[in-house]
Amino acid sequence: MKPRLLFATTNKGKLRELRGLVGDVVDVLALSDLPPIPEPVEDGVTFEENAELKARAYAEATGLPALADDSGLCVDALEGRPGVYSARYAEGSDKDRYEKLLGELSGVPDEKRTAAFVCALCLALPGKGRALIEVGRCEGRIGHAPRGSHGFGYDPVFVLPGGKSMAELTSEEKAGISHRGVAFQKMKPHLLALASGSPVGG
Ligand SMILES: O=c1nc[nH]c2c1ncn2[C@H]1C[C@H](O)[C@@H](COP(=O)(O)OP(=O)(O)OP(=O)(O)O)O1
Ligand SMILES: [Mg+2]
Repeated sequence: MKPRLLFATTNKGKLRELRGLVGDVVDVLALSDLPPIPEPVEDGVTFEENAELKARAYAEATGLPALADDSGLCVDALEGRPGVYSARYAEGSDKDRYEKLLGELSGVPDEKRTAAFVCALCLALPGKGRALIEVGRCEGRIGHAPRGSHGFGYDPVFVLPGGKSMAELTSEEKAGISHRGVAFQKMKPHLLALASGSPVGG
């Protein structure tokens, strides 16, 4: 029987991408498959801290191994903001947030619009002391206007070195280069260990 793994995220875009990445080595559960669980407060100051506190909270609440994702966009011209506050950067929708970002960067020239998406994934097992964390990054620039309709979040304003926005990539293309895809490839051996019953991280 395949081991069960909870994707501990409230974000539908992340959930869709993680499902695409994990394949069928584990039986994936989403939070929507379970009775409601109060959302943990993301009071960490790093992506790693927030990923770990989410993974641990959901693993303890459910008794299931939990994989959490904390991610965001770090913009050089804004000294790394919005960073861990990306989801809380503006009230409202993803569009409200990327429009605020475009506003903050108005008049900033292309060469100073460099940015990176960062993703920390954390796998926590219920009742175990250790949690495994892997991080991925994806470098790019902030565009001047939104482009593309795939993905989620800040994807329409994140321009890759090839010139396309992240929202112009197919889900497979995004998975191959994204911060989440990179972090996931590092996490994969730990998930395979979980799937084969060997001690995770041991
Ligand atoms: O691939 C991405 N493409 C575009 N935007 C992205 C991406 N990855 C993260 N982001 C943005 C969305 C959100 O504004 C923030 C994550 O915030 P973060 O707290 O990690 O997630 P969340 O609150 O939406 O869901 P949850 O904490 O339940 O996993 O960064
Ligand atoms: Mg969050």
